[in-house]
Formats: sequence, C-alpha cells, structure tokens
Amino acid sequence: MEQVSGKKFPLDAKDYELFEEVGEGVSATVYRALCIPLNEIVAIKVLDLEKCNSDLDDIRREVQTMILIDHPNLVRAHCSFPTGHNLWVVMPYMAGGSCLHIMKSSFSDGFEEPVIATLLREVLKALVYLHFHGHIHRDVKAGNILIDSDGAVKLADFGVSACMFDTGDRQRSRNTFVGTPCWMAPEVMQQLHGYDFKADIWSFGITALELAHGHAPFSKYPPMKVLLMTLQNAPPGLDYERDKRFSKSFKELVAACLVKDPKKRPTSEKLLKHHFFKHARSTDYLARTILDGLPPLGERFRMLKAKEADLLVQNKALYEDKDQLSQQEYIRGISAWNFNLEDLKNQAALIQDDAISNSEDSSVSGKHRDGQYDAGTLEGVSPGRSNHSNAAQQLEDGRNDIHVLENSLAAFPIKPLQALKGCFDVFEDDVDAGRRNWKNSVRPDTEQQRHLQASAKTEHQETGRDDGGSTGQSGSLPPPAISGHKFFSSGSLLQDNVQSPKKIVGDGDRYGHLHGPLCEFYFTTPEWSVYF
Ligand SMILES: Nc1ncnc2c1ncn2[C@@H]1O[C@H](COP(=O)(O)OP(=O)(O)OP(=O)(O)O)[C@@H](O)[C@H]1O
Repeated sequence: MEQVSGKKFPLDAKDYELFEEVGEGVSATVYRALCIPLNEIVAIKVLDLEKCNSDLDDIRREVQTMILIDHPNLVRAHCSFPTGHNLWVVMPYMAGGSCLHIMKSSFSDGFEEPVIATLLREVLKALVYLHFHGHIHRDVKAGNILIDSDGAVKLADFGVSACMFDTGDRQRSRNTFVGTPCWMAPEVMQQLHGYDFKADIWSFGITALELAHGHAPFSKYPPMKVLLMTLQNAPPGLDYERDKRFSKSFKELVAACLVKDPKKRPTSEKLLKHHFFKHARSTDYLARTILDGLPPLGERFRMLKAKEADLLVQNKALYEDKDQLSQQEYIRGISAWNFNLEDLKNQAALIQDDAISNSEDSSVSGKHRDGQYDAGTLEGVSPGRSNHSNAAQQLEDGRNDIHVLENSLAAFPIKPLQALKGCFDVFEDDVDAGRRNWKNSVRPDTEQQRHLQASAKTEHQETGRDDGGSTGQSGSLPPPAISGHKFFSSGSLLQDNVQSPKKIVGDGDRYGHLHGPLCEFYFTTPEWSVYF
C-alpha cells in the first residue's frame, strides 16, 4: 500500500470502481475511477502485462519512478498492483486531459503564445527536477502534458510508456515495431555516442512547435521519412514569415532547443530563465482560456474516437496510404506509429528526394541549401535523385535509403534495421544467405532477438571494441552502441548507454549505475512483489 499525502490507496481492484475510458495508449487504457474507501476520483491506467512481454523488471522500475517522483509538475502514481494479467497504476485524475486532446478538440491550429509559454514553463520545471535527479523523461510531447480542472500542468507517462513502445500485441502479431520518431532527438536515433538529458530538450523544442501548430513537425509523414528527415534536414523551427503571430523570443527558444549538437542545447535550468517565459501567466489563466467550455474528458475522448472511426470509413482508400495511417494514430493521440515489413519495403521505396530534402511542413524553416547538409547531417547521402518511375529504380532508391539508415542509425532502431535487412536483402555479406525473399526473410521475433544477441556478442568478441559503433553495412546488425550496455531484448527506450547528467561513468562501470540517483535507488528497492 502506498502512502501519498498521508492517504493510503488500497491495492485491491475491488476497492475501485471503473467509470468511463478517458485515454488510450499503445498497450494501456486509462479510466476515470473512484477509489471507494477514500471516496476520491482517480485515473487508473490499465496495462496489459501479456502485451508487455518485456522484462518485468523494466516495468517495475518505471512504475517505481512514478511512485518516487515528488514534484507538482509530474504525475505521481499513488500506487500500482496486478490484477489478472493487468497492471493497474492508480494516479491523480487530471480532468482537463492531455494538451494533445485539447488541441484535437478545440485548438486544431495550436494555442496562443501566452498559453504555450505557461504550459512550457510548467513542463520545464518538471524537467529541471528530473534532470537534477539524473533522470531523462524520454517522451516529452503534448500527449503527455496533462491539465487539471484548475489549470495545473503535469508531465505524465513517466517511463511506463517505454515497455509499451517495446512490445505490444501489434508488434508481435505483425512483426512491427513502434516508436516516437517525431519527438526523438537525432542523437537518440543515431546512438553513436549514447545520449543524455539533452534529448529531452530536443523533444521539448518539438513539443513547443506542436503546441504552436497543433501538430508536431513531420507528423504527416510515415516513420521512415521522419527518421530520415530528422537526420538529414535542417532542424525544424518557427518560420519568420508563416509564424508571424509568434514573438521573436519564442522563435529563439525553439531554435535554442532544436540544435542537432546536443552539447549546444541549453540545460533545462538555463532554458527556464529564457526571456520567452515573460509571456507566461498563472495556471488558472489556462483553465479560463483553454478548458472553459470543453465537454468532460470522457465525452471528448468518446468524440475523438468516433471521429477516428468516421475517418476510417470515409478515407478507407486513403487509409491504405501509410501517411494516413500515421495521421490516424496521431489523431488518436498515440505517439507510436506501427508498421510492418511490407510497409517498410514500400515506404523506403517511395521515399523520394523531394520528401527528404524539402519539407512541405510549415514547421520546417531550414531547408537544404543546394544539396548542402547542415552540421550533424549525414555524409555520403546523395542530395539529388530524380523521380524514378520504374519499380527497379524505386527499389534501388529504397536500398540507398536503407544504406543511409544503416550508416547513420548505428544501433537504433534495432528491430527496424533487423527487419529492413531481411526486407530489402541489401546486405551482401548477410550471414543468413538464405534470406533472399522479402516475405520469407523475416524470422519470428524471438529468433530475431537470438540472432541479434548472437551477432552482437560475436562482433564484440571479435573486435574487442568498446564503442560498439558498427556503422558499416555488415551482414549482422550493429551491436549496442556502447560496450557493456544491457542488451534489452525488447529494445527498451531505457537503455544503458543513456548518460546521467550528473555521472558519466566509464566503460565497465555502466551496468546498474547509469541512471542517476532515482534509478540507482530502484536497483536497491525490495522485491517486485512489494509493489505488485
Ligand atoms: N492521470 C490522468 N488523468 C487523465 N487522463 C489521463 C491520465 N493519464 C493518462 N491520461 C489520458 O490517457 C492517455 C493515454 O495515457 P498514457 O499516455 O499514459 O498512455 P500510453 O500508452 O503511455 O500512451 P502513449 O501511446 O503516448 O505511450 C493520455 O494521452 C491522456 O489523454
């Protein structure tokens, strides 16, 4: 039983009455509920443990984080316990819902600047706290900024999402993988040197654009394009012309966050002092301006789902288009796109130069300049390719793009690269020479993982390398970016090459010491059963 503010939240499902659904994620559904003994309205996130086939320790660690954190701008879990094959996480109920849902309901073109400044200031306070304690949120986005009825702002989904990104029914059943590419910092994609809390600053910058426009940059593109565009294009930003309604200080704030070199991004603490926040107001201003007149959360959620169903029917043909699929998922507020191997094949083959080099997205202010790539972009990428009409050439394009990805995404995303390798059959020295057919080339997940682990181990043994930076186009997938890092079979976002802002540890000292004070605590907490 967990005690928060002197209250004891029961650890038995029969002490709660579930009401309507108020949110949905990849493997979780969130309900408004009543805690009967306390007569208190709460939110309960119901995670299907059967869908979360990743390490239970990961889930325990993440839930523990939600319980341990103590900051007014972070959603703190009251308690969690298993019931059937589900895990229930009991949280304070945030009646306003997420900023994403509010935008989808009533502010489709984004919020006004004082609202954005107020929201971002509150989120930044949460990040200052997390970073100070050596933790990285890793999933900052409008969908995870929750608002209470009085306008209080809290950053949510603290890490539990990681397990849901890794796994899930759709992933297993369709050989798909999921991720959050739009908000993901380039160094997180590349994983060449690990990443640190500055990855949150990038996501924070993307979130600022999302709140300004009603959608994240590149959100209309399928994941493959998003990955390539993030790596190759100039960083997105507020456009001088198109975004006239926003102040210079807002443009500067966004530009400061969205620098490809993480070292050049400001810390959350420094960012909080940015003059943009002079535009921020009190939180009850939020209640008055963006919550006033909104239907109750459950009703809004129901309407959003109905809208999604309508779109599915209306755009049945379009829905076959994967850009539309991404949009559908975005509308639902789910951060993770999923796609299968056939999708990957088609997407990569369809990526054309115009999609990569010249974003139609209004959020992208910087464009390629005569085939020049800005600092931090890829080397060896052909900037100009003509549109090819024949299938063979398209396939060749797709192959080139996969080479680009293979070169640039040293260890991320492990599953997609594995999938792509089989999918495109572009790896001449593939250890498994039998995989020459796209459809037959993909082994079941578990076998893929065995192969991944084996190849990582072999390469490590052979080379003795400690940077793991296999960026070449070898037949086996590159090993993890840093030696000694825990090889999550699930591809969890909580990786051991994440560097603590406080403690950058040496090789060989990584395991179990990487996540700063909060996480170090997790390793010493009592058994799983105490929390479940
Ligand atoms: N405490 C809460 N109070 C009210 N609504 C909530 C609460 N927690 C979550 N929600 C709603 O449920 C949605 C899904 O929750 P959450 O983001 O935790 O799930 P998820 O599976 O991690 O989602 P994602 O797909 O972003 O990973 C949120 O976007 C929000 O709208």
